[in-house]
Amino acid sequence: MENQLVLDEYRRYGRQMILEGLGLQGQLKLKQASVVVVGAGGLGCPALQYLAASGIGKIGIIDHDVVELSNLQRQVLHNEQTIDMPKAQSAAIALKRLDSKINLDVVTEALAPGNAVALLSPYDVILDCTDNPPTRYLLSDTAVALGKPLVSGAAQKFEGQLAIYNFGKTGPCYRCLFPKPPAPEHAGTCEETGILGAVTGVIGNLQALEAIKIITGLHDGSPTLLLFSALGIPPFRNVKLRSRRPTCPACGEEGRKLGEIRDIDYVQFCGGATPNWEKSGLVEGSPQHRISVKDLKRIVNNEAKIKIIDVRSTTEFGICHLPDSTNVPLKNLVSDPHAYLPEAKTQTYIVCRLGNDSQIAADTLRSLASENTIIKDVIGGLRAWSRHVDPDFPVY
Ligand SMILES: Nc1ncnc2c1ncn2[C@@H]1O[C@H](COP(=O)(O)OP(=O)(O)OP(=O)(O)O)[C@@H](O)[C@H]1O
Ligand SMILES: [Zn+2]
Repeated sequence: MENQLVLDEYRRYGRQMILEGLGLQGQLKLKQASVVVVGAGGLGCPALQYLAASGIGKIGIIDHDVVELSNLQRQVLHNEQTIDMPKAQSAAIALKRLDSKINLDVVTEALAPGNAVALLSPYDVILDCTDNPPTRYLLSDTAVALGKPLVSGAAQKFEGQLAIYNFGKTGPCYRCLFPKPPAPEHAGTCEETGILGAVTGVIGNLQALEAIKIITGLHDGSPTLLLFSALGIPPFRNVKLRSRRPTCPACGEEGRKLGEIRDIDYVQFCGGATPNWEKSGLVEGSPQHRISVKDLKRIVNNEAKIKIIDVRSTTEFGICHLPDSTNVPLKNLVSDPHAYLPEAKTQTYIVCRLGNDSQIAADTLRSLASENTIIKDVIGGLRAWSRHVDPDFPVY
C-alpha cells in the first residue's frame, strides 16, 4: 500500500497535500520514505513530532539515555510518567498517540562506531539531534560512507545552528567544515551552558522541515548553514557553504583516508572523555589543594575564620547558594585576582556548580597568595553538596 494512500490519509494529510509543489505525489514520497533520528532529546523530540505528523513511512529513533526531570523543560515528547524510561521508548509512546499505525524502529542503545553503518543504512535521511562532538563526527563519516544526507542541528543557550551535510553531489561533510574538533572545554553540554527549550524547538522543527523538503524534492539543493540567535536582530542568518574540501579525509576526491568507521576512536579524536567531576565529589581524604563537601560541612560548623567564594555567574548565584558565601563570578576573579586575595589566616574555599570552574579560580588565587594560605576548591561543587550533605539544596 506504499504507492497509494488509504482513504483516511487523504483527510489526515489534506492540508499539506493541497500545497502547490507537494500534492499527492509529495505525500506518497513521504509515505515511501524512511528517516532516522539520532538523539531523542531537545532537538530530537520536536523533529520526531513533525516528521511523524507529516506521514513519513518509517522512522527510526536511536537514544541510549533515560528521561530525567530536567529534560522536560525542552524534550517535549517525554512527560512525568516516562521519567526513568529509555528516551527512545518514551518518544515512541508519544508518537503512537499521535498516529496509532505509525511504523517505528526503537533503538535503546547508543550509536557507536561498531553499529553505526548497520543502524543507519536502512534509512534515506539521517538527523543528527545529538549533543557531543564524537557522535557528530561518527554520524558525518557514516553518512558519507552510506551516501546519505545528514540534517544536523545544534543548540546552546539562546542560539542554534542547522546544516545539511553530504547533500547532493558536492555538499560538504561535517569534517570539511570542522576538520578539528573543539577543545573539550568548549564542547559544553546543555547541563553546563544552559539552553532555552523553545530554542531547541526552533532548530528541531527546522530539521524536520529540511528532511521533508529533501524527501519531497522541494529543497533547492544548495548547502547552507543557518545561524539562529533568539536575541539577535534579525534572529536568522544564512551562510552559503563551499563544496567539499578535496583534502577532506572523509569525503574529499583525493580518496578516503579514514579507514573503517568501526576502527576509529572518535572519543580519543575529540580529546578523550571528559572526567565525571560529580563522581569525584565522593573522594574521601581530599588531595592537598582540594576539599570534599563532607569535609567542608565539618569546617563550616567548627571554624571561625573561613570564607566561601562562589564563582558561578550572578544569575546562577541568584538561583541558590550556600549561606555566608560570597559571589565572585569566575571572569571577574580571573581578570583581577589581586582584588580577591584572602586576608592572612583566612581559609578560603571556592565552590561552583559542578567543580570545574572552582579549580581554575583556586589555582589563580593560589599562584598569587603567600605559600601557607589555605585556598581549596570544593570537589564536585554544589551538585555534590546536595547529593552528599544537604538533600534539600536545589539541584539545577
Ligand atoms: N551516540 C549517541 N547515540 C544515541 N544517542 C545519543 C548519542 N549521543 C547523544 N545522544 C542523545 O542525544 C540527546 C541530546 O539531547 P539533549 O542534549 O537535549 O539531552 P541531554 O543529554 O539529556 O541533556 P542534558 O545535557 O541537559 O543532560 C540525548 O538524549 C543523548 O542521549
Ligand atoms: Zn568532507
